[in-house]
Amino acid sequence: MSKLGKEMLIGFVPVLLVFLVFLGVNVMPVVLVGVLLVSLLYLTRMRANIGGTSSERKGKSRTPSYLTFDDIGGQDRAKNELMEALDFLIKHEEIRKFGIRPLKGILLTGPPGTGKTLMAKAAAFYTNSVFVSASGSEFVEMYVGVGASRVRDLFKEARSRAAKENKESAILFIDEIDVIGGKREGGQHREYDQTLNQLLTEMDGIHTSDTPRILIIAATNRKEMLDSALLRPGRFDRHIGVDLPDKKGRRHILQLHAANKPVSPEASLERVAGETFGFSGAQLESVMNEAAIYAMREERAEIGQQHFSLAIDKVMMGEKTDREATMEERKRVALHELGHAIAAEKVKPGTVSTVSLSPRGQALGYVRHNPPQDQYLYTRAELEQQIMIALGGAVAEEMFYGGRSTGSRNDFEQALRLVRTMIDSGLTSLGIIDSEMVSQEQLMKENASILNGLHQATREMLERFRFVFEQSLDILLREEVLTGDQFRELLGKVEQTNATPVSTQGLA
Ligand SMILES: Nc1ncnc2c1ncn2[C@@H]1O[C@H](COP(=O)(O)OP(=O)(O)OP(=O)(O)O)[C@@H](O)[C@H]1O
Ligand SMILES: [Zn+2]
Repeated sequence: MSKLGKEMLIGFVPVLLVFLVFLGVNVMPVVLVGVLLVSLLYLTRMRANIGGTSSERKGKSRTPSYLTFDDIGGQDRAKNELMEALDFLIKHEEIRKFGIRPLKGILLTGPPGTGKTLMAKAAAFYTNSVFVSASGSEFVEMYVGVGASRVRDLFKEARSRAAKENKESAILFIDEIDVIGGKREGGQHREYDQTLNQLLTEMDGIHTSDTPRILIIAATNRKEMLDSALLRPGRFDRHIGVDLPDKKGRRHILQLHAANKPVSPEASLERVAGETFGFSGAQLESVMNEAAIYAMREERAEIGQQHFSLAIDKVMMGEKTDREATMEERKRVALHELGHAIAAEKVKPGTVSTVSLSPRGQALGYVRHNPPQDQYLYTRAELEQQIMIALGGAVAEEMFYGGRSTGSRNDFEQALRLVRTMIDSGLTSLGIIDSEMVSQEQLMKENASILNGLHQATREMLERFRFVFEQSLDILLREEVLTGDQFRELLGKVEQTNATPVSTQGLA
């Protein structure tokens, strides 16, 4: 019944009663029956509202009720380690024969959105177990003792559902375990905390011969925060790292999420995977989804490469903002971004993937770089190149305005981080050091000498391409966004029409 219909009916009831009284009918029985019916209705509604944990309700709408390891992209090592551990649950007879202590807890660690929850769900399917889940944050903001009883209920729910569904095992998933299992500041042992204490008690009470066999899988992205009581043998003593996916993994995840979408045969998921270094599975899912939205908005039949490019920008930099910059400001931003982009193409040709003047998130403009491949190790020369690219924006402002603006703050933070990495990796003239070994003064001196040298080198390099700035500024202001290929084409044209021979010698 529609809400309006219901309200009209309720409004009609008093009128009817008055009418009945007017006719001399005894209305008491009618009123009683009515009250009874209404309270029954409310009770059933309330039960429907509180039924199931919040994560279950969320989970239902997000993911299918079962999920296999094949539905998880990349993560081959983590999947294998987990499957190996799950054999404990499957080969329980052998485990008992050899007198091996049962595996009670597995801890999945790694950055947010890498698929820890998916892993736990797949584990339940793989072992034919019931799946019960809760999140650490559900236990906070509860009255004293409620958290503990909630833990007890979870174990009870796992056991009763296993019995009802005729399953021999249950997997109990606790996301964000650090919320209940975090170290307590200043000495006092967390084991006195009731919620955590209850969890430990329940875990200690699990025996090999029990049915259903219960395995607890917990997830956290802050392993170092966990109380040592949780990590003792017989508790969460098996740790599996679920890391950010590599290029192959990213490609696999994209493919899985593209399954139900019309992706143009011209678009290359390989290329999208290449441009999304550092993205988590959840972010890749977002890229797929946003790309589909862009394509739909443009009323295209298929999702094209340009939609992926916009989607990557959106996921990386945030939503476009409608901050209206003045023309003067736009010009400064354009020169600043050209500084980054020209520096990037000169020290690492082919790596610019977007130069944009449209404001996103906190940035008024940005250059997105696209590393040729995933890279985990850097030489000093490569770190220096990155610092020069980061300084390029500020240097461009100095060249054309004689001074900088606040727009270089993030660039400087990045440059300082890179210098820090150089120092900590023993790549500087300080040698192999621990920052404790040298004075603050020495560190600052080394820092300044590296940054001043690179600033100077960046300035000299960009001065040689002053004409490129002058000739591409208007085009960037007009076009607002240039793809990497468009930018390189522009660069090539400008350089060709200019008589000065271009040399890039002397670069690191
Ligand atoms: N490896 C993957 N393969 C396919 N999809 C993935 C993968 N990793 C993440 N996703 C997508 O991201 C969503 C979130 O993943 P999930 O909840 O498992 O991450 P999580 O590691 O548990 O994150 P958190 O630490 O934030 O809870 C999934 O529903 C899925 O759409
Ligand atoms: Zn910048």
